[in-house]
Amino acid sequence: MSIQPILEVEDFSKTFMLHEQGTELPSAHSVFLKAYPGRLTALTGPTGAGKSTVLKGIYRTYLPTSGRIIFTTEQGQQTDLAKADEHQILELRKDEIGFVTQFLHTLPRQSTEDVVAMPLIKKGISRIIALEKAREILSQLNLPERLWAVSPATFSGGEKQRVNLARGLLAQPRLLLLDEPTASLDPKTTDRVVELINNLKQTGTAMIAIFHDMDLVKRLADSVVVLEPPIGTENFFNSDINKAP
Ligand SMILES: Nc1ncnc2c1ncn2[C@@H]1O[C@H](COP(=O)(O)OP(=O)(O)OP(=O)(O)O)[C@@H](O)[C@H]1O
Repeated sequence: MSIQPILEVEDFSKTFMLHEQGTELPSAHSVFLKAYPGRLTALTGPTGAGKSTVLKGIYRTYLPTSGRIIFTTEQGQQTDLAKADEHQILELRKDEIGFVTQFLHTLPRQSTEDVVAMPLIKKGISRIIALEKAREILSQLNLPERLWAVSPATFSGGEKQRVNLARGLLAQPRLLLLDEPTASLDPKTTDRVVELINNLKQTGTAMIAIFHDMDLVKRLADSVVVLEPPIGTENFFNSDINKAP
Protein backbone atom coordinates (compact mmCIF):
# COMPACT_ATOMS: atom_id res chain seq x y z
CA MET A 1 0.00 0.00 0.00
CA SER A 2 1.39 3.42 -0.90
CA ILE A 3 2.07 5.87 1.90
CA GLN A 4 -0.57 8.59 2.26
CA PRO A 5 0.33 12.25 2.85
CA ILE A 6 -0.55 13.76 6.22
CA LEU A 7 -0.63 17.24 4.65
CA GLU A 8 -1.39 18.51 1.15
CA VAL A 9 -0.93 22.18 0.31
CA GLU A 10 -2.75 23.01 -2.92
CA ASP A 11 -2.31 26.27 -4.82
CA PHE A 12 -1.44 28.27 -1.68
CA SER A 13 -1.03 32.00 -2.21
CA LYS A 14 -0.65 34.87 0.22
CA THR A 15 -0.82 38.57 -0.55
CA PHE A 16 -0.24 41.02 2.29
CA MET A 17 -2.44 44.12 2.38
CA LEU A 18 -0.33 47.06 3.53
CA HIS A 19 -3.22 49.36 4.43
CA GLU A 20 -1.09 52.25 5.73
CA GLN A 21 0.86 52.34 2.47
CA GLY A 22 -2.24 51.68 0.37
CA THR A 23 -0.60 48.77 -1.44
CA GLU A 24 -0.59 44.98 -1.76
CA LEU A 25 2.54 42.83 -1.45
CA PRO A 26 2.41 39.39 -3.09
CA SER A 27 4.33 36.82 -1.03
CA ALA A 28 4.04 33.05 -1.59
CA HIS A 29 2.44 32.31 -4.95
CA SER A 30 0.71 29.12 -6.07
CA VAL A 31 2.60 26.71 -3.82
CA PHE A 32 1.94 22.96 -3.95
CA LEU A 33 3.56 20.57 -1.47
CA LYS A 34 2.96 17.37 0.46
CA ALA A 35 4.27 15.99 3.75
CA TYR A 36 4.43 12.26 4.50
CA PRO A 37 4.77 10.35 7.79
CA GLY A 38 8.44 9.62 8.54
CA ARG A 39 9.69 11.86 5.73
CA LEU A 40 11.10 15.36 5.44
CA THR A 41 10.06 17.79 2.73
CA ALA A 42 12.60 20.60 2.28
CA LEU A 43 11.44 24.06 1.31
CA THR A 44 14.12 26.09 -0.46
CA GLY A 45 14.38 29.13 -2.70
CA PRO A 46 15.74 32.66 -2.62
CA THR A 47 15.17 35.24 0.11
CA GLY A 48 11.67 36.67 -0.03
CA ALA A 49 10.25 33.73 -2.03
CA GLY A 50 7.65 33.14 0.68
CA LYS A 51 9.04 30.06 2.48
CA SER A 52 8.30 31.30 6.01
CA THR A 53 4.94 32.57 4.82
CA VAL A 54 3.99 29.04 3.70
CA LEU A 55 4.96 27.52 7.08
CA LYS A 56 3.08 30.27 8.91
CA GLY A 57 0.07 29.59 6.68
CA ILE A 58 0.15 25.89 7.58
CA TYR A 59 0.47 26.75 11.29
CA ARG A 60 -2.26 29.37 10.72
CA THR A 61 -0.23 32.30 12.01
CA TYR A 62 -1.40 33.74 8.66
CA LEU A 63 -4.58 33.03 6.73
CA PRO A 64 -3.83 32.27 3.09
CA THR A 65 -5.35 34.53 0.45
CA SER A 66 -6.28 31.44 -1.56
CA GLY A 67 -5.61 27.70 -1.68
CA ARG A 68 -6.27 24.64 0.45
CA ILE A 69 -4.21 23.10 3.27
CA ILE A 70 -5.58 19.61 3.80
CA PHE A 71 -4.41 17.98 7.03
CA THR A 72 -5.34 14.43 7.97
CA THR A 73 -5.83 14.22 11.75
CA GLU A 74 -4.86 11.29 13.94
CA GLN A 75 -8.51 10.18 13.78
CA GLY A 76 -8.27 10.09 9.98
CA GLN A 77 -10.40 13.19 9.47
CA GLN A 78 -9.47 15.58 6.66
CA THR A 79 -9.49 19.26 7.66
CA ASP A 80 -8.74 22.33 5.57
CA LEU A 81 -6.46 24.33 7.88
CA ALA A 82 -7.23 27.44 5.84
CA LYS A 83 -10.84 27.19 7.03
CA ALA A 84 -10.62 25.47 10.43
CA ASP A 85 -11.91 27.47 13.41
CA GLU A 86 -9.56 28.87 16.06
CA HIS A 87 -10.49 26.22 18.62
CA GLN A 88 -9.59 23.39 16.26
CA ILE A 89 -6.31 25.09 15.32
CA LEU A 90 -5.36 25.43 19.01
CA GLU A 91 -6.18 21.76 19.62
CA LEU A 92 -4.08 20.68 16.62
CA ARG A 93 -1.17 22.84 17.81
CA LYS A 94 -1.40 21.19 21.22
CA ASP A 95 -1.58 17.61 20.00
CA GLU A 96 -0.50 17.21 16.37
CA ILE A 97 1.31 20.14 14.73
CA GLY A 98 4.53 21.71 16.02
CA PHE A 99 6.55 24.67 14.79
CA VAL A 100 10.23 25.39 15.47
CA THR A 101 10.73 29.03 14.51
CA GLN A 102 13.78 31.26 14.71
CA PHE A 103 12.12 33.25 17.50
CA LEU A 104 11.39 32.24 21.06
CA HIS A 105 8.42 33.68 22.92
CA THR A 106 8.27 32.58 26.54
CA LEU A 107 6.71 33.71 29.76
CA PRO A 108 9.07 35.74 31.94
CA ARG A 109 10.60 33.73 34.77
CA GLN A 110 9.74 30.39 33.14
CA SER A 111 12.85 28.20 33.31
CA THR A 112 14.36 26.70 30.16
CA GLU A 113 13.69 23.13 31.30
CA ASP A 114 10.02 24.04 31.95
CA VAL A 115 9.72 25.64 28.50
CA VAL A 116 11.03 22.44 26.90
CA ALA A 117 8.97 20.09 29.09
CA MET A 118 5.69 22.03 28.72
CA PRO A 119 4.32 20.33 25.56
CA LEU A 120 4.77 16.91 27.22
CA ILE A 121 3.10 18.09 30.45
CA LYS A 122 0.17 19.46 28.39
CA LYS A 123 -0.14 16.00 26.81
CA GLY A 124 -0.59 14.49 30.29
CA ILE A 125 2.96 13.20 30.94
CA SER A 126 4.03 13.61 34.57
CA ARG A 127 6.14 16.68 35.35
CA ILE A 128 9.01 14.57 36.71
CA ILE A 129 9.28 12.44 33.56
CA ALA A 130 8.80 15.45 31.27
CA LEU A 131 11.61 17.35 33.03
CA GLU A 132 13.89 14.30 32.81
CA LYS A 133 13.32 14.12 29.06
CA ALA A 134 13.76 17.90 28.72
CA ARG A 135 17.18 17.75 30.44
CA GLU A 136 18.22 14.80 28.29
CA ILE A 137 17.50 16.59 24.99
CA LEU A 138 19.01 19.89 26.23
CA SER A 139 22.18 18.00 26.99
CA GLN A 140 22.10 16.30 23.56
CA LEU A 141 21.83 19.76 21.98
CA ASN A 142 24.85 20.98 23.98
CA LEU A 143 23.01 23.64 25.99
CA PRO A 144 25.19 24.16 29.10
CA GLU A 145 23.59 22.76 32.27
CA ARG A 146 24.04 26.08 34.12
CA LEU A 147 21.36 27.55 31.81
CA TRP A 148 18.63 24.93 32.34
CA ALA A 149 17.06 26.61 35.39
CA VAL A 150 17.29 30.10 33.87
CA SER A 151 14.66 31.82 31.69
CA PRO A 152 15.71 31.74 28.01
CA ALA A 153 14.47 35.33 27.52
CA THR A 154 18.01 36.73 27.52
CA PHE A 155 19.73 33.80 25.74
CA SER A 156 21.88 34.27 22.65
CA GLY A 157 20.46 33.40 19.21
CA GLY A 158 22.15 29.98 19.18
CA GLU A 159 21.01 29.21 22.74
CA LYS A 160 17.41 30.19 21.93
CA GLN A 161 17.51 28.01 18.83
CA ARG A 162 18.63 25.03 20.94
CA VAL A 163 15.68 25.60 23.31
CA ASN A 164 13.23 25.87 20.39
CA LEU A 165 14.57 22.70 18.83
CA ALA A 166 14.57 20.82 22.13
CA ARG A 167 10.92 21.73 22.74
CA GLY A 168 9.78 21.02 19.16
CA LEU A 169 11.61 17.69 18.77
CA LEU A 170 10.72 16.40 22.24
CA ALA A 171 7.00 16.97 21.66
CA GLN A 172 7.06 14.43 18.76
CA PRO A 173 4.10 15.97 16.90
CA ARG A 174 2.62 14.18 13.87
CA LEU A 175 3.67 17.16 11.70
CA LEU A 176 6.67 19.33 12.57
CA LEU A 177 7.43 22.60 10.76
CA LEU A 178 11.04 23.80 11.01
CA ASP A 179 12.14 27.28 9.90
CA GLU A 180 15.91 27.14 9.29
CA PRO A 181 16.45 24.88 12.33
CA THR A 182 20.25 25.05 12.34
CA ALA A 183 20.74 28.67 11.22
CA SER A 184 22.53 29.79 14.43
CA LEU A 185 24.23 26.51 15.39
CA ASP A 186 27.86 25.40 15.33
CA PRO A 187 28.82 22.38 13.14
CA LYS A 188 28.91 19.93 16.08
CA THR A 189 25.40 20.87 17.26
CA THR A 190 24.17 20.88 13.64
CA ASP A 191 25.35 17.26 13.35
CA ARG A 192 23.45 16.43 16.53
CA VAL A 193 20.29 18.07 15.12
CA VAL A 194 20.63 16.02 11.92
CA GLU A 195 20.82 12.88 14.09
CA LEU A 196 17.78 13.92 16.19
CA ILE A 197 15.72 14.78 13.08
CA ASN A 198 16.59 11.41 11.55
CA ASN A 199 15.55 9.71 14.81
CA LEU A 200 12.27 11.63 14.76
CA LYS A 201 11.63 10.43 11.21
CA GLN A 202 11.86 6.86 12.50
CA THR A 203 8.99 7.57 14.92
CA GLY A 204 6.77 8.58 11.96
CA THR A 205 6.78 12.36 12.34
CA ALA A 206 6.25 14.20 9.04
CA MET A 207 8.42 17.29 8.65
CA ILE A 208 8.57 20.34 6.43
CA ALA A 209 11.78 22.31 6.86
CA ILE A 210 13.19 25.49 5.35
CA PHE A 211 16.87 25.25 4.48
CA HIS A 212 19.28 27.59 2.69
CA ASP A 213 22.14 25.10 3.03
CA MET A 214 22.00 22.49 0.24
CA ASP A 215 24.30 20.18 2.19
CA LEU A 216 21.61 19.89 4.88
CA VAL A 217 18.98 19.30 2.19
CA LYS A 218 21.07 16.38 0.90
CA ARG A 219 21.51 14.96 4.39
CA LEU A 220 17.90 15.25 5.52
CA ALA A 221 15.37 15.74 2.74
CA ASP A 222 13.30 13.02 1.08
CA SER A 223 11.81 15.54 -1.35
CA VAL A 224 12.36 19.18 -2.16
CA VAL A 225 10.07 22.07 -3.07
CA VAL A 226 11.75 25.12 -4.56
CA LEU A 227 9.85 28.40 -4.28
CA GLU A 228 10.50 30.80 -7.11
CA PRO A 229 8.83 34.18 -6.70
CA PRO A 230 6.54 35.23 -8.21
CA ILE A 231 5.67 32.49 -10.68
CA GLY A 232 5.29 29.32 -8.61
CA THR A 233 7.12 26.22 -7.43
CA GLU A 234 9.10 23.32 -8.78
CA ASN A 235 8.99 19.87 -7.15
CA PHE A 236 11.66 17.19 -7.41
CA PHE A 237 13.07 14.32 -5.39
CA ASN A 238 16.24 13.86 -3.39
CA SER A 239 17.92 11.90 -6.18
CA ASP A 240 17.70 15.08 -8.28
CA ILE A 241 19.13 17.43 -5.65
CA ASN A 242 22.44 17.82 -7.48
CA LYS A 243 20.52 19.23 -10.42
CA ALA A 244 18.83 21.86 -8.24
CA PRO A 245 19.55 25.50 -9.10
N1 LIG B 1 3.51 40.17 7.97
C1 LIG B 1 3.93 40.61 6.78
N2 LIG B 1 3.49 41.77 6.27
C2 LIG B 1 3.90 42.21 5.07
N3 LIG B 1 4.75 41.53 4.27
C3 LIG B 1 5.22 40.37 4.72
C4 LIG B 1 4.84 39.84 5.99
N4 LIG B 1 5.47 38.64 6.15
C5 LIG B 1 6.21 38.45 5.04
N5 LIG B 1 6.06 39.48 4.18
C6 LIG B 1 6.69 39.63 2.86
O1 LIG B 1 6.48 38.44 2.11
C7 LIG B 1 7.64 38.11 1.34
C8 LIG B 1 8.07 36.70 1.68
O2 LIG B 1 8.55 36.67 3.02
P1 LIG B 1 9.03 35.32 3.70
O3 LIG B 1 9.53 35.67 5.06
O4 LIG B 1 7.95 34.31 3.59
O5 LIG B 1 10.23 34.91 2.73
P2 LIG B 1 11.31 33.75 2.86
O6 LIG B 1 11.33 33.01 1.56
O7 LIG B 1 11.06 32.95 4.09
O8 LIG B 1 12.64 34.60 3.01
P3 LIG B 1 14.03 34.28 3.79
O9 LIG B 1 14.73 33.19 3.03
O10 LIG B 1 14.77 35.58 3.70
O11 LIG B 1 13.70 33.93 5.22
C9 LIG B 1 8.69 39.17 1.67
O12 LIG B 1 8.70 40.12 0.63
C10 LIG B 1 8.21 39.75 2.97
O13 LIG B 1 8.59 41.10 3.09
